[in-house]
Amino acid sequence: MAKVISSSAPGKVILHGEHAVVFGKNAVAVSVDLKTTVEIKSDPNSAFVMLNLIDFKCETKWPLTDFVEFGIEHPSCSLEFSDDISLKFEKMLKNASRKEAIDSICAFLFLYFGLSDKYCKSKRIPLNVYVSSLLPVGAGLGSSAAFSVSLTGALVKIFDLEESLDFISQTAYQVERIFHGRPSGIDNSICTYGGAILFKNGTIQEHVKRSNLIPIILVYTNVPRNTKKLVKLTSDRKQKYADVVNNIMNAIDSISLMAWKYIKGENVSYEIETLVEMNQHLLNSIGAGHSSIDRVVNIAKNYEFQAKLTGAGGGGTVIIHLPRGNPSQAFVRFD
Ligand SMILES: Nc1ncnc2c1ncn2[C@@H]1O[C@H](COP(=O)(O)OP(=O)(O)OP(=O)(O)O)[C@@H](O)[C@H]1O
Ligand SMILES: C[C@@](O)(CCO)CC(=O)[O-]
Repeated sequence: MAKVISSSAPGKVILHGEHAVVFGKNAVAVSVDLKTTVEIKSDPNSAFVMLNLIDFKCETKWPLTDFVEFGIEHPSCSLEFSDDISLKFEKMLKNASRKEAIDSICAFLFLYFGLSDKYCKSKRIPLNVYVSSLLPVGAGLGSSAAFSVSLTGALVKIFDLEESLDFISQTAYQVERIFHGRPSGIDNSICTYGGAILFKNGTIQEHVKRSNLIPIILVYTNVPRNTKKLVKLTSDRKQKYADVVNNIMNAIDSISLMAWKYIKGENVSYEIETLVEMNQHLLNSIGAGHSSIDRVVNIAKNYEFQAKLTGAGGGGTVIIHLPRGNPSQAFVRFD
């Protein structure tokens, strides 16, 4: 019988701790109300697997027989990322009509074969998979993590597996490695569990479902960037100026812990806006800045608001913190 399922995951904003979290420091992230949705229609009478990445205008279709043949050449696919992943799927990726979508198609194949081989006796089922998102891609709002989490969730459902959030987050982490190399794990965690998290050393330290409201404006600089390259840039700086950068990372760690107290609703004696201002300077000093970010930060300052980059930086999105109370009053100040 034909079956239709769907699964969605939110994007995220890192409030404090980006880059430092890659080196084992604390970071704070919240989910945002912009989602990626995956819908799967499975018709047992079909003889194809189809993946439609709607935002990329990229539809890829394979005869089911290709999936069966692939399984004969590559038995027992794993759900652990490996560096040769795109080589392994090279033949199947030839069907892709758009180069920019290769990683996403590779992610789909990795999940399909991994789940099928590990948990479903290598069953190959015909599927029509549709992915669409309200998140801008490459803007620092976790589009790759929302994609990885929602696709994992949808395939877990269609293969009739147990839908545990821990399993979805851990599997999505392996998918994230296709996009980012060695991510900290904060993005797949917040996009799976939602709410607000304090994250360190690959694990959620604390999770709150409803946090102290932090009114922010998200401003996209219109400068797309690549997370993997930016993490490499800050890591190179850390290697060359180890003492200096370690101290900066420790300072960011302290900011994250102070911001977390505020988010949990504790009474704090410091201003959250000052933490934002300090963190933006620290992020600039490790190479995550960009002139487009500075421009937004300076415009915000003209209106007496503090702003900082979020995510990897190098363009992407800037968050402007609004004062507590009535955020709509703050908007009036931006005429
Ligand atoms: N809606 C989508 N459909 C298909 N692929 C997507 C979608 N959203 C994201 N992706 C994949 O994720 C990649 C973007 O990942 P990248 O890490 O550069 O940006 P981001 O996740 O938006 O930013 P950050 O990781 O800093 O939050 C895209 O190039 C694409 O391969
Ligand atoms: C820049 C970074 O800290 C955040 C990307 O959203 C990278 C990571 O945590 O993997």
